[in-house]
Amino acid sequence: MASTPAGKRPTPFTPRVTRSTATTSERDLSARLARTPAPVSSILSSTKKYKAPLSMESRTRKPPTLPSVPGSPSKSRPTSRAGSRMGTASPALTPMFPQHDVEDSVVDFQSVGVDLTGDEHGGDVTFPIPEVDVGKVMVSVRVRPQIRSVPTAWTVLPNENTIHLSGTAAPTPANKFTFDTIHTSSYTGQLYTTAARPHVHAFMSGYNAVVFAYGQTASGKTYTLSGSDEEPGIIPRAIREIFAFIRATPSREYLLRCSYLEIYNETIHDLLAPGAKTIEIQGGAGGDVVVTSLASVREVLRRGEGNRRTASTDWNERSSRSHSVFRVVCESRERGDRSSCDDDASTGRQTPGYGGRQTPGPRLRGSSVQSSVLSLIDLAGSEKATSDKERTKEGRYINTSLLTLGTVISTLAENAAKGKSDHIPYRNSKLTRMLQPSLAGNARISVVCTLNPDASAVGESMSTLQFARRIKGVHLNAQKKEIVDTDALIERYRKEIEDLKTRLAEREKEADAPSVRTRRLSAREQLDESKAMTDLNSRIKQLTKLILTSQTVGSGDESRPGSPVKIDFDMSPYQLQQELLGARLQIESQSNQILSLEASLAAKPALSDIDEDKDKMIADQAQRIRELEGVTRMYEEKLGEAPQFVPEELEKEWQTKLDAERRVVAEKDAWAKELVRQLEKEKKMRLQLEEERKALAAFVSKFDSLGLGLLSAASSPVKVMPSPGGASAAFAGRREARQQSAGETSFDSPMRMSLDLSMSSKFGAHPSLLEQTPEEDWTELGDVSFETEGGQESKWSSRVGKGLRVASGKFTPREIFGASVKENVRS
Ligand SMILES: Nc1ncnc2c1ncn2[C@@H]1O[C@H](COP(=O)(O)OP(=O)(O)OP(=O)(O)O)[C@@H](O)[C@H]1O
Repeated sequence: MASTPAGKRPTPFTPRVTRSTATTSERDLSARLARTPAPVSSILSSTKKYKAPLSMESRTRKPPTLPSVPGSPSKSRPTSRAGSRMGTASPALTPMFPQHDVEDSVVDFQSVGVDLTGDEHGGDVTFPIPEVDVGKVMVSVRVRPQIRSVPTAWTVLPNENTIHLSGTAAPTPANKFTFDTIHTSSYTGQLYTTAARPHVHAFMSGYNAVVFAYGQTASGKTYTLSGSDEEPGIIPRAIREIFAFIRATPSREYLLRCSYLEIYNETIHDLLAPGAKTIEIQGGAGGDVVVTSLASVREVLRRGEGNRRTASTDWNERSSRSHSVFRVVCESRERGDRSSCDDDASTGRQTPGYGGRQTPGPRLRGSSVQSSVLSLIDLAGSEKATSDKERTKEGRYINTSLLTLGTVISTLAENAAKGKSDHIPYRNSKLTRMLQPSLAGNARISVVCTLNPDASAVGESMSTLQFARRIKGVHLNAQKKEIVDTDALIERYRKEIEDLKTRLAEREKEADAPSVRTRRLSAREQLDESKAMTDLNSRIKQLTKLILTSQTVGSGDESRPGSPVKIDFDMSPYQLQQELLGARLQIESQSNQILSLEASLAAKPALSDIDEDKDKMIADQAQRIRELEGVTRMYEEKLGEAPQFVPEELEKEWQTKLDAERRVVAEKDAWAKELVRQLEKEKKMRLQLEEERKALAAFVSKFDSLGLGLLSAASSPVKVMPSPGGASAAFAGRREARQQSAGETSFDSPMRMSLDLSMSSKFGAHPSLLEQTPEEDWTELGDVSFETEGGQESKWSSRVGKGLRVASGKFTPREIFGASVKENVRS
């Protein structure tokens, strides 16, 4: 007879609980909810208004209608999983969560925490945590309550944590089993406290932890793990415990993400993305979603449960046909400055380089990030062959994987017991491969083995108990896992937040003092810019809200995402928009460049024209080179000779010089002709003078012979004495003097001639030789010599002439010779 722990509520087994039928546990829960303090209602009402901006998933109030998964049974199910589990289609079945909006139920930490305060089934982190042997697997047995009043096949000794087959007088080790705890109640709280709570705390402290339920079909595995809204199972309780833990730990900040997988017919599926391709074990979890509240975790569970494969079997109307693995990943780190972070969370903070604006959310510091995984596994139940072909096939897969799990556990236990290192066949099934890291020792493991108390199921129950005994022998050595910053999502988010803030600050600075580039932006680009800033801001806020702290959990923050947030491991919308803007600008710039190049190309002459010009230039140059070479050769061959052929420029140059020479020669000719003419005139004048001289000499001679000279000399105050040589000598001297004077002004070079010629007016104004004589010549006549009759030569100097003029004042040559002399000369 199964016994019940003292002081606990005995609950008759009611496998098909309907929502309309209130059970004891339901009433208990109602009573607990009635004790919920006032803030809960306000939070619940406020959360209804929430719109999750980053959520990739819509928050539907209807259960999701899901496409069938390839490989799922073709036979129609009696009820959909979602419907049955959510308590709509099958009122006979116990729903995991109520169908009404998850936010109408317990949606925030405060309600959960207060609701469970002082209750031993989780949520109150101040409640003492039972001591567990961390080096061993925690093994608990839960005996499902018997249907109706049929006696059970097992006897439980609660104080000894022992179970043995009923009816045996002296239990033997073969049929008597002792474990860490044995439970027979429908109430899951105590089971959670002893079998799961220590592991949840270990998980939140940085250790990997695994809790799984093992047992034959319909023995109560799903009931134990998932439970119902009336009697929550281990999973919802663990989630509440997690948020309670965060709230009670102000020194750290956390990032939580969940995944929900199932192994069906040896294939792994993502229960949160039913249409997605199957997942490889090496790839780890499927589509993780970040969760920030109980509500968001509930949604994850609801969706996953709705997608899980169940079917009616001979033993269980809603039998799980797959192993399901609900995983929570927790990243946490110390908060650098708690006081400032506390302020940050509520009031925002000043960000350096952020224009003094308030930015929401906590500041993340430190470098060491703890990362741990909590795996809550609901195994499919081992079963006998059935009449249903599809169920038989599924059962074969289920049994094979469970058998492999048993073998792995046996080997591990044997290795631990005997110090051996035998090969462990993890790879024989997907289940064992997935559990390998945990089973290998790096996890705190708790196993709840569920028993069907029926006498008809004693064989399977015995098998389950033997499995439980074996796994108790497995040694564990879980270690805390510290990961480098860059591998942690919490750190990536922190870095992205910082990066986005920097960009936002730059944009705001640009907006305050627009640059040339900004001013040139088109209206559309300015809109894009503005939208980018808005997106940037909201992205910062959203990312900040994903980081959980003791202040933010259960703070009633309406903007905190109530839905799970699909992790975007790629670029954020802001980053994508930035990429888009950058690409657009680049395209525009390149387009402008292309236009500019095209314009300059069009302005240039055709290539053929350039070629023609080039050829012509080359030909000309070649021609000139040939000409110059020819000239050079000619000069070389005929040194000193003028080249017969000269280039045009050379010819022009020399032609110019030649013309200049010709002009000089012509001027010289004119000058020479004029000179000849003057000489002719002078010659003619000389001849006349000679004749006159002769006539004069004859006259003088005659005059002398008549003795007139003496008379006049005697009567003259000045005695006139003929100069030696007479008038002829005087004339010769005068001519010589003239020639000397002419020699000084003679021109030898054409240049000097040209200078004189340039003074043509002077040249033309030169008096003729005859014109030069009138006064001077007559004055010079005072020098003429006369031969005296006695042969005595006397010279009349001009001084004499002057003396004559001075002495008498009335004798001049003109007076002596008369005006007729000059007139004669002129003629
Ligand atoms: N401890 C319990 N108290 C009350 N009802 C229980 C308990 N355990 C199981 N049940 C009921 O028994 C039925 C079968 O339970 P459950 O579906 O959890 O079995 P299971 O082991 O998950 O089976 P399967 O392996 O086929 O999925 C359910 O209706 C459930 O409500």
